[in-house]
Order: sequence, then C-alpha cells, then structure tokens
Amino acid sequence: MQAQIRGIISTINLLDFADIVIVALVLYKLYFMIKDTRALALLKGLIVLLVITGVSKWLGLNVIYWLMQKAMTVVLVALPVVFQPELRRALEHLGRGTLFGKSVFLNQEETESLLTNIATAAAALAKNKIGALIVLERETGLNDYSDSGIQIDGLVSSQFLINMFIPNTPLHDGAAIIRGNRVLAAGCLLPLTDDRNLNKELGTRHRAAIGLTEQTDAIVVVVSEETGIISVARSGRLVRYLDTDELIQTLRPLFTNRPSPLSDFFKWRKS
Ligand SMILES: Nc1ncnc2c1ncn2[C@@H]1O[C@H](COP(=O)(O)OP(=O)(O)OP(=O)(O)O)[C@@H](O)[C@H]1O
Repeated sequence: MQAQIRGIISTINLLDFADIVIVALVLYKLYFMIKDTRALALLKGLIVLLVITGVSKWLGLNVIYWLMQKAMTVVLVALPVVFQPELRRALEHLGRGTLFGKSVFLNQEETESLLTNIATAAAALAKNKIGALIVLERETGLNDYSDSGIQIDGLVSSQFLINMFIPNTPLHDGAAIIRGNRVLAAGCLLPLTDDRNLNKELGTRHRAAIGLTEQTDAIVVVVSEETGIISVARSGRLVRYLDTDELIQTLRPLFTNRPSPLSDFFKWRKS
C-alpha cells in the first residue's frame, strides 16, 4: 500500500501540481461567486439529483434510474437558461481579467467618505419620506443601465444625493448609479424582479432594486417613500429596517478591498 502511494507520488510532476492548484483556485473562486446567489441553491438541487441517480443505479432501481437520466438531460439543457445572469457575470469578469482580482475599489478613506455620504443622505431622505434608489456599482459594469438615465459624472456628496431625489425635480424618478465615488447617472431604469414570493408591501422601487442585484453584483440602497424604511438589496435579497450605523456596517465589507484567494488560504491555514 505504502509502495503504491509512493509510486503515485513519484509520478506527480510540477505541471501536475500547478494543474491541481489552478483547478482548486478556480473552484474556490467559483464558490465565492455563487455563494450568495440563487445559483448555490440550484447547485445543491443538482447535487441531490446526481446522488439519486447514482444511488438508483447502484441499487439497480432501473425505472428510477431511467427517469433520473432523462431528468438530468432536461436539467443540463435548461441550465444555461436558468444561470444566464450568472454566466454573463462570469464571462464579464473573465473579459475584464477580474476573475482573480478586484477592480474599482476605493482606498479606505474614500470608501469611508462615500459610505458616510450615502448613509447621511439615506437618513435625511428617510426622515422626510422621500423615496430613493441608489445603486453602487461593483465589478459588473452598469453602463447598460446608466445609459437609460441622465449622465452626470459628479462627485458623491450627501447634499447632492438628497437633492437628486427631491420630488418633482427632473432627476428624482428612477435610480442614481454610483461608480467609485462619482454619480454616473440619475433617473435610470432598472430591471424588475419577477419573484412572486416577495412581500406584497414592496412595490416597483424595491422590485427594481432586487431585480438589478439578481442580474449583477451591484448593491442597491432603497429608501421607501411610503414608510421611510431604509433597505439594502444584494444578490436578489433585501435587508430592511436599517438605521444609519447598520447601513454603513452592511455596506463597508462589500466595498473594502477583498482578499485574494491566496491570502484567504493562508489566513485559513493560520487559524
Ligand atoms: N424599473 C424601475 N427602475 C428604476 N426606478 C423605478 C423602477 N420602477 C419604479 N421605480 C421608482 O419607484 C417609484 C415608484 O415606487 P413604488 O411606490 O411603486 O414602489 P415601492 O417599492 O412601493 O416604493 P415606496 O415604498 O417608496 O412607495 C417610481 O416613481 C420610480 O422612481
């Protein structure tokens, strides 16, 4: 047995080792990309199907095995359709060379200033029951959506954000999109989610916030005109009832430089 293991180890060369490390890093990165998305639930469903298929074959349950094989074929054909947003995101990352890195993150001081401005504006808008939709771009480019609004390119400040959403002014309708610490555009149209299980209290403003985060990695801050509730949408999920501090705490980790897979690995080894 020992001789066998030694034999296997002696056949592994440097290229095999690099091969294994690359595959491990890609799988690791893929896991983090889908971790907070609906893709993870779908992946778990797929694993359950695979296990049932394997077990039914092993036990010789021919009818179940035949049915599972047919179901797997249908699922595999349907996968690209169901995962279309995630696939699009992955290809975009690949195209920009950001599959293993980060892109437009601000330094710590700029990030803190951005978050303070957003939280101050959200609190003031909430207090006055002024509805707002503030989109924070991350790695997925949002030009498709910013093109639907009025181009601005102005430095973010709380006053500027508050002013944009004052009712009956030209920019108040739709979403403001922020890239880095600049407002790219305002009055932008976002895709609505078609999730039927959403709380019926949530209207199109919240549906637009959730819809965009289902299709991109953007973060959306929503202020409800009706209730003044501040929410954050991310990966198709909405966290509601945030106060100023909670809003900053929710956003901060999402806009702080994320560690690379390797530094994550070494951190894990140390702990
Ligand atoms: N697809 C969209 N893209 C961007 N903004 C949108 C979109 N749909 C609606 N909105 C914004 O939401 C406003 C309507 O909000 P509505 O009252 O329907 O939603 P809501 O979720 O109940 O929000 P609120 O709690 O603020 O009333 C519109 O005036 C517009 O500014």
